[in-house]
Amino acid sequence: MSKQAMSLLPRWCSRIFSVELNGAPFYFAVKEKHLGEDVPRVFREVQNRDKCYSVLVYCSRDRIKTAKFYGELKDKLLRDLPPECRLSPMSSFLPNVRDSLVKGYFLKGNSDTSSPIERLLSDLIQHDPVLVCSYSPAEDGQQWTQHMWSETASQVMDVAKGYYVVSSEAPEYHPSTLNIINSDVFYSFDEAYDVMKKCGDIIPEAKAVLELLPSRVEARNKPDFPVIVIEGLDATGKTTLTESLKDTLGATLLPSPPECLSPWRARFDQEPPLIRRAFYALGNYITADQIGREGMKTPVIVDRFWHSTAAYAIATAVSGPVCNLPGEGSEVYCWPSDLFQPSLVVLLTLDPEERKRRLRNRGQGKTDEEEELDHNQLFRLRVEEAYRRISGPACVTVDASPSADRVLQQVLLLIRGKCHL
Ligand SMILES: Nc1ncnc2c1ncn2[C@@H]1O[C@H](COP(=O)(O)OP(=O)(O)O)[C@@H](O)[C@H]1O
Ligand SMILES: Nc1ccn([C@H]2C[C@H](O)[C@@H](COP(=O)(O)OP(=O)(O)O)O2)c(=O)n1
Repeated sequence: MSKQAMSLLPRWCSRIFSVELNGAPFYFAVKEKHLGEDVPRVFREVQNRDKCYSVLVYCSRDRIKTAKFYGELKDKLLRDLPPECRLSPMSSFLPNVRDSLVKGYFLKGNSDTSSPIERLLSDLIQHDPVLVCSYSPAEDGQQWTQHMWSETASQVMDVAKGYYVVSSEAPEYHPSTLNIINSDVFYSFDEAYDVMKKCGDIIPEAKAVLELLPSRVEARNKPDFPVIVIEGLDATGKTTLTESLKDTLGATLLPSPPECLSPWRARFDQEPPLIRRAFYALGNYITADQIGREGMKTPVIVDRFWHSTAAYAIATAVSGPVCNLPGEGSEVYCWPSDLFQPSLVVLLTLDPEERKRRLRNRGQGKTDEEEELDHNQLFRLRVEEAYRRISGPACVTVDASPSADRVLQQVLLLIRGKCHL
């Protein structure tokens, strides 16, 4: 294998590769020698005429461009590959090593489709930050080998030496948890600001967002009045409750993301997680600035805040069941040290059927993410569990299924107990 190709993904032979088929990950590793290990499951069911490929996007120096390219790659592959070719999410990582995850796609075609697939991959490897491998049966006809493609000045070639692919155990930490910090969740104003600033060249709206940011994020004096955040999935009753709290307590109500970001929200919702989540993270600092001002005059009620930012980001980054989330107590759930900490965070929870009923009654269009919440029960469970695991302050769960007035009374009791109002 060429040195240059190897250096793109360091420690090739210590890496684990994961292919996601029908939502379940299958792991394999590569070895120079074969010692009678199992053929990985991904290849066990592959027919003789089939040929498989992987396209991994390695991180070029510009991580904004890499993130954008990864998002566009799927569209390109789906558009340009023969329809019979099957595309599955894939990743490669060093087990339990932070920031070692690279993502890509696993392609399965057959001898009829190999020419157009290989043409497309040859083109990709010459122009984009991708690492391409092909997989084929070894000479003994039983094992499978992985060949990394190498791009020379004039041509793309299959590097002569193949590596055997062998089954591998699931790692202790789910691979998608390895790159969450500062890619999906930002733990300081500066980290999120840095991403938005670098977006300025390719996303003109990023400049407008930067202009709205507070100039200083140092903690102001603590507000004189309590600050209460209401959290929960869509249609759990946050708007209803926050309006009532505002009237009952004579409080100021602040939505999050703040209204000044509304014109840009749809734009950033289309962007890959790195950029989209930086946008929401910065929104919290604008809200914190507003809290600092309003909290000197009245109690403040905030509709969503940091818990939403982190919980949705973590639940989207990690796939599969709740056990794939970073474990309880992980640093992933820590509150950013430079972000205002509210006096109380209330999490409204609701039975899924009742939530759906309320969504239907409200009759509004749903965001793609809310559609996802509806269809993908696992995603909803991951969001709720991530909410519960975030600390500093942790949220207090309130059952939102009783009448709106009962929920209000319950939350008022909590506020009076905690905030001496
Ligand atoms: N406690 C409640 N019992 C029954 N319906 C409720 C209750 N709270 C809110 N609703 C209704 O459920 C729907 C969603 O509530 P809303 O406050 O808009 O939720 P969110 O802001 O969390 O999306 C609305 O139609 C609202 O009138
Ligand atoms: N402070 C916030 C508020 C919302 N978000 C994100 C998290 C989710 O992706 C969406 C959910 O917001 P959405 O407007 O769909 O939900 P509601 O209508 O307020 O119930 O916004 C955030 O990241 N940080």
